[in-house]
Amino acid sequence: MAEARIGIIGGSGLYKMDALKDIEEVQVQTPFGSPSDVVILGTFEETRVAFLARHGRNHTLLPSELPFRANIYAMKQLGVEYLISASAVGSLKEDVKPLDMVVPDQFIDRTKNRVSTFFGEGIVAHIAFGDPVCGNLASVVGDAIASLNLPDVTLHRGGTYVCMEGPAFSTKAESNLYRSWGATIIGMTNLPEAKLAREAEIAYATLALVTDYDCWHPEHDSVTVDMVIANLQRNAINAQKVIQETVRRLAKNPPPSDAHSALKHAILTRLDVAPSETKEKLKLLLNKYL
Ligand SMILES: CSC[C@H]1O[C@H](OP(=O)(O)O)[C@H](O)[C@@H]1O
Ligand SMILES: Nc1ncnc2[nH]cnc12
Repeated sequence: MAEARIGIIGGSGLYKMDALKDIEEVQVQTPFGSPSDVVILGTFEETRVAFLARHGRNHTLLPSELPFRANIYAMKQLGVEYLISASAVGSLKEDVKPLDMVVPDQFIDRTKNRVSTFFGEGIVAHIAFGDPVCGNLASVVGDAIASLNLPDVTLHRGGTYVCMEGPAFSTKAESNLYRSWGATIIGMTNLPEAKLAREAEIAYATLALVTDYDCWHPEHDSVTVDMVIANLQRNAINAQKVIQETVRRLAKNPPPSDAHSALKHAILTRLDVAPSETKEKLKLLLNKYL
């Protein structure tokens, strides 16, 4: 059931995509359970797009409770080849200000409680993850932001996103540790998604919307949810514009992506003798290699 080549996962404060027409709410079932909410399929300027609210449309799921595997598998089932995550993040650098946009190119994993692979149960795969986002897709997102000349928004191409477990925000000692590592931004959601998207051979990139200076900055209050939401609401119109421009550019010129063949050299198990239940469960990922 190929329905949409472009998928959007909306994070905190981004629960819908305003410009979609001919909307269908799809309750997708996957071998990994149900996604966070219905997937909204809609049309933007003749391009079919699949939108999913990561925490649910009423924001009912903690980062640690997110059904990451179901979310990414649902996108795969709908035919998604390019996936953009719009996410709220804290800044770990002075020159990355609230309301700025970052398109990160690296991640540091500080999660403790996430399942970040489709594999196991008799089939072993190790994807390459040195470059965890698709550079070509990230360029399209960056170019889309740059083309809009948004007032008061500085674009940062590249940067390292620390993915922490949460739900509590960091301590000052942790925040300063991440700063000493040279990290740029911090959030709680994008790393498991990036890994699973890579396993699913979907190109993935993040549009990170800066909402706060976390808790390290001596001249700014420590991050609170009110701060995150207030800044995201200020940024929401811009974020919608960026997503629309990105979809427009992707529809016109879908870039090649190494992610689209990520499993080619990643599967160690001989699939002809692998357990048939696991092959059945993962058939969407494995079909082209069987
Ligand atoms: C509401 S502040 C913390 C929350 O916001 C970010 O969510 P998302 O990445 O889905 O935009 C952060 O990762 C936390 O989950
Ligand atoms: N400071 C922060 N830490 C973790 N996740 C966030 N999301 C938005 N701001 C954040």
